[in-house]
Amino acid sequence: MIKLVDMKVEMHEECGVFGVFNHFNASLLTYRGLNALQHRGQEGCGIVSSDGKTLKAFKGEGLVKNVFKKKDIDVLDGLHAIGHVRYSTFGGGGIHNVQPFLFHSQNGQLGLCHNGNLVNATKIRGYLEQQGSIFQTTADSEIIAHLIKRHRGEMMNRIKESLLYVEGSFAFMFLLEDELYVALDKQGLRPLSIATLGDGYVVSSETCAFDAVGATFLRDVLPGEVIHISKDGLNSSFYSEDRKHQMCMMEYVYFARPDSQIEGINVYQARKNSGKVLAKEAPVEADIVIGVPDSGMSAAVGYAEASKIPLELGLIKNKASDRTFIEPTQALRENAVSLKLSAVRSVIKDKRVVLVDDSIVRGTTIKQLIQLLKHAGAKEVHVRITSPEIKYPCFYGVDFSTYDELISAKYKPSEMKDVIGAHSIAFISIQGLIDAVGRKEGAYCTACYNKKYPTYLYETIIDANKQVK
Ligand SMILES: O=P(O)(O)OC[C@H]1O[C@H](OP(=O)(O)OP(=O)(O)O)[C@H](O)[C@@H]1O
Ligand SMILES: NC(=O)CC[C@H](N)C(=O)O
Ligand code: SF4
Ligand SMILES: [Mg+2]
Repeated sequence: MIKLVDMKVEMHEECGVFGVFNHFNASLLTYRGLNALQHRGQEGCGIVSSDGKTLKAFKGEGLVKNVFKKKDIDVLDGLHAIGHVRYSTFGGGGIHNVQPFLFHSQNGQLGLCHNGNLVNATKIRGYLEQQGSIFQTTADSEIIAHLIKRHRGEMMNRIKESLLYVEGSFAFMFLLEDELYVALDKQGLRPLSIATLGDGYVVSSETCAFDAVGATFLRDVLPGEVIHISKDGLNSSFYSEDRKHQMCMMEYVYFARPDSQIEGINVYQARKNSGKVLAKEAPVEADIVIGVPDSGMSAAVGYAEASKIPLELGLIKNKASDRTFIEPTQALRENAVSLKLSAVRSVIKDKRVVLVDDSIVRGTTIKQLIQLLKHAGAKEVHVRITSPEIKYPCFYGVDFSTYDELISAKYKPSEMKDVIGAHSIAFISIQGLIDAVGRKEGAYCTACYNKKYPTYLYETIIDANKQVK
């Protein structure tokens, strides 16, 4: 085996949220749910529980398995709990920004979790500070708690009125003493689903976490929906009439776990189909198909099936490495050595290889892999990518990299081929990917491919990009 040893700047995950309402083991189940969502954020994690009267919090920096000891879970008693795994998109790292946040006031307590990124956070925060708010964190997520506190009346109305102020992507959970509210942005950019468990409910960013706690999927939260969960069951309402349906396409392509269902579509099947579509769109004569572990593997299965070229395991992942080196700053990212993949020389030698991966962001991975395969004796390396070219930054919670680092923003595929040293390169078309995932056009956000941002950005792309870390 020949090993790939180099630095890699990683593409970053989303955050994950998980909540349990009305179960005697709420915090333990939340711990398990967060473990299942670990791929969505590795910087920090936490749980807030409620025994019906008092909310308690425990959180820390790092992985779920390292942050929580059994005694910490035991302290988090009560029938309800919410939890969070964080990858920071706004306000930087640090324990103060690790969620859930817990707020105390004379009218009660509020636990808050957020997956997503609020594009007008800076503006609203400035406004709130002028009005007298003092923030305990630097994250965008905190502003929603201040907005809720400023509104009057029933909690459902206060939440709905507050959500009208914030723009961008959000899957929010709000835990009160004996109630849980969940809310999704009006574009439906982030996945959020509800399941039942005994007499209670479970809420999760991804359905794979329901399997981890034995919960039964009930339904997805809809764009613009606010759901109140109490001992009386679910009560649904919408905070806006202006609703779209634009799930982040990269959830299917890369972020979510293959065993999750997003809006009824299995992520593995979506990826496999994208490989099949790409085989039709960009066929090539070759001897073997190789997938890039991990998230390129499903697409490689599809490419091989449709092209009838045999699939081989030509790249092996070092078991000790995972998406665990995800770091919040550029300096840390560059230190996060991607000592991750090795080539199997006996499989590759003298072969014409189709190398299938889900995406190219900066081109670091693919460039190194091509070298690795050539060094292992590959005669030709044809790169096939099951996301369209990523040319624009994301402002909805995915930290690809800065604008000028996106390799597809700099080079056309014909130029990129030479830059990365491939014999040929092809990206799936946007329409091909839409067809592969299986929803009608307009049902996804595809802004990082075609600049069609589903919300107002409040800044030029360049300026806004400076603010996203
Ligand atoms: O062009 P680049 O900047 O190198 O980024 C693209 C690569 O990053 C991701 O993999 P990653 O290693 O993050 O995770 P994975 O193991 O889940 O595929 C993605 O699947 C590509 O392989
Ligand atoms: N990745 C996310 O969803 C991050 C949530 C929030 N914007 C934060 O930075 O903490
Ligand atoms: S811009 Fe790309 S990564 Fe960001 S939400 Fe849209 S599809 Fe997802
Ligand atoms: Mg990868």
